[in-house]
Amino acid sequence: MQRAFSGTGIRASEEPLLRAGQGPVLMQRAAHGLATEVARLLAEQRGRVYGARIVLLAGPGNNGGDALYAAASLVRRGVRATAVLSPAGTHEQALEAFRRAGGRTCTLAPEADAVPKADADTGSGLTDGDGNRTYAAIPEQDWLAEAAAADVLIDAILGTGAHGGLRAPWAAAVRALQQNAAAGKPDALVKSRAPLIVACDLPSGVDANTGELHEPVLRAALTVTFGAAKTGLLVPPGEGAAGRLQVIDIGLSDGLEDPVLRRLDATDLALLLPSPGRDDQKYTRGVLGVVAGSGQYPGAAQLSCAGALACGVGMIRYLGPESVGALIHTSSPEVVCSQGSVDENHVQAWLVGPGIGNADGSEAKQQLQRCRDAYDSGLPMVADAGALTVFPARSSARMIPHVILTPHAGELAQLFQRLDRDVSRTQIEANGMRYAVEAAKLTGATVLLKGATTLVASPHGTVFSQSEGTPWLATAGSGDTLAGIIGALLAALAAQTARFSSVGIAAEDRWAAIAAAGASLHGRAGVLAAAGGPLHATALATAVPEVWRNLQAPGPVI
Ligand SMILES: NC(=O)C1=CN([C@@H]2O[C@H](COP(=O)(O)OP(=O)(O)OC[C@H]3O[C@@H](n4cnc5c(N)ncnc54)[C@H](OP(=O)(O)O)[C@@H]3O)[C@@H](O)[C@H]2O)[C@@H](O)CC1
Ligand SMILES: Nc1ncnc2c1ncn2[C@@H]1O[C@H](COP(=O)(O)OP(=O)(O)O)[C@@H](O)[C@H]1O
Ligand SMILES: [K+]
Repeated sequence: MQRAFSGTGIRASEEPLLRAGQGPVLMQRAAHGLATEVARLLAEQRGRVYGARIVLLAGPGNNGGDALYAAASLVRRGVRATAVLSPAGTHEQALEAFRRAGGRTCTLAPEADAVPKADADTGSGLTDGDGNRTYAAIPEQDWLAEAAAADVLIDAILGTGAHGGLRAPWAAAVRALQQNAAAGKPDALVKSRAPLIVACDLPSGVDANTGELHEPVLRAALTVTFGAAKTGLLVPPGEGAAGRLQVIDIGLSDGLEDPVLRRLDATDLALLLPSPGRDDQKYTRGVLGVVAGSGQYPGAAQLSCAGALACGVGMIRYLGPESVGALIHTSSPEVVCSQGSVDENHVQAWLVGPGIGNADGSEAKQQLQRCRDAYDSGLPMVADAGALTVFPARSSARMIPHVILTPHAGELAQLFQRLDRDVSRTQIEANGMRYAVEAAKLTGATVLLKGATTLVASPHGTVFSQSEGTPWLATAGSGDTLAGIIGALLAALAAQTARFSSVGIAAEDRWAAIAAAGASLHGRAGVLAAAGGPLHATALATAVPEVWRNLQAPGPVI
């Protein structure tokens, strides 16, 4: 399981080591890790490290220091490195090491919007060796040309010591880089591709604690982070700016407190996913009740059932309109369909809401009543789509972690409205973790917030984040399939607390872990089904069993 910590927590864990004089050692470990990862990237991209060109944006603090030491070691391997320095100062020892190794430097002018001048006297042009020259203007200066021609650009402006977004002159420098990239520079005369951006510890402008973006932010292809993953790198929208994440162990683990966030990995899934034992029969394996679909949206019921069946549920009892039941039977004859009531059906968990529609007709009213009855049964439940309008207002008074709400950002904004909280979709998209956690606290339910990174917040404060999917999953019916997957896992796993403790998850957090496992399976199925190309929701469920098989630990070799 991957664990993430707040930037503040990681800084606190460094404190005792810094007091013991270990600061320089930690920085050397960080720099070594960064240099190793950049060298690996260069070798992958160019075939070799020697002769590569890098530019580093080195801020005034230790983040810039890490990158300068890393670049010094790359220079010794034959890399041409140019450091763009802050007028506010630079980590002195690291700068000295960089210059001694043969790195080139220039310093940004303190003014934010200096007028560009072509005149050589203004200081345009890079100096070699240990020279250091101040630029009078940012746009179109030589360091930008150097950056455009570079193989890798290291963003080491701000790390965990950042307060808010980039200030002048860095904000203008980053905007100039972004404008160049948008204008298609470098062009074919220089080289065919823009430099790969590597973030040192975290992309500058990403809040390490929350993942909020303070623009402008350079989107990294790779983030090399030190000590442990920062929360902001595993939640939206920060994760989207971080690219691939590589954690470098610099020896902090003893001082790290409880993680803020967890991410299930393939090993966790292999241990958590249910598999039938010799004595099992269909009823012991978990029966899922499904209240989904309407004349308006019959397909949602089919997709939900297909998602649940793909996870090996013991049986599905479907409740809904006869016409929808008939349609389900065409694709999934194994589903037991009826128009009965919730009390007449003995199940281990309920999935309610996909496609139940919002019309006022008697059919929709009946489905909504079934949703309420399922909730009143006190059984574990997934409440999706149409059912989200029914519960939160009713359940806010007590803890109901076994009720899993599965909104996307727009649905979560509506949910907040019903709770008399004015939170917009845009606000949720800018800080998903904050609002998923708040919604879980307000409703007492487990809240799964869907997106490219899916967050699951338990009302007890535990947060999971899963990001295995592909943008091809953004297609109608994808969420219905997810709801079915989680419903099936809920029916099978709700009572199996020992399974969760074996992977270090407290019994009270198992509901959130089940939802996270479902999101992970769904994401992996999306990647497999899409195979790099388009995906339609029906193909998702089909891919789940293969994902599942691939996750099982290989048996002993005989
Ligand atoms: N501690 C350790 O031993 C280890 C630390 N490590 C590394 O150190 C990093 C943390 O280093 P750090 O504490 O020096 O902070 P850092 O992020 O470099 O920046 C602080 C400077 O930036 C400035 N500044 C702030 N906000 C700004 C803004 N919005 N726009 C512009 N400027 C802004 C701020 O000025 P101020 O706001 O205080 O006026 C100050 O001058 C960490 O991420 C990791 O890479 C590793 O080597 C492992 C060992
Ligand atoms: N850009 C993306 N990258 C990865 N997964 C995504 C992306 N956009 C959406 N998803 C996933 O696709 C699903 C969409 O769900 P939802 O919007 O409820 O669809 P529907 O209601 O049409 O079934 C969610 O599981 C979400 O996490
Ligand atoms: K950085």
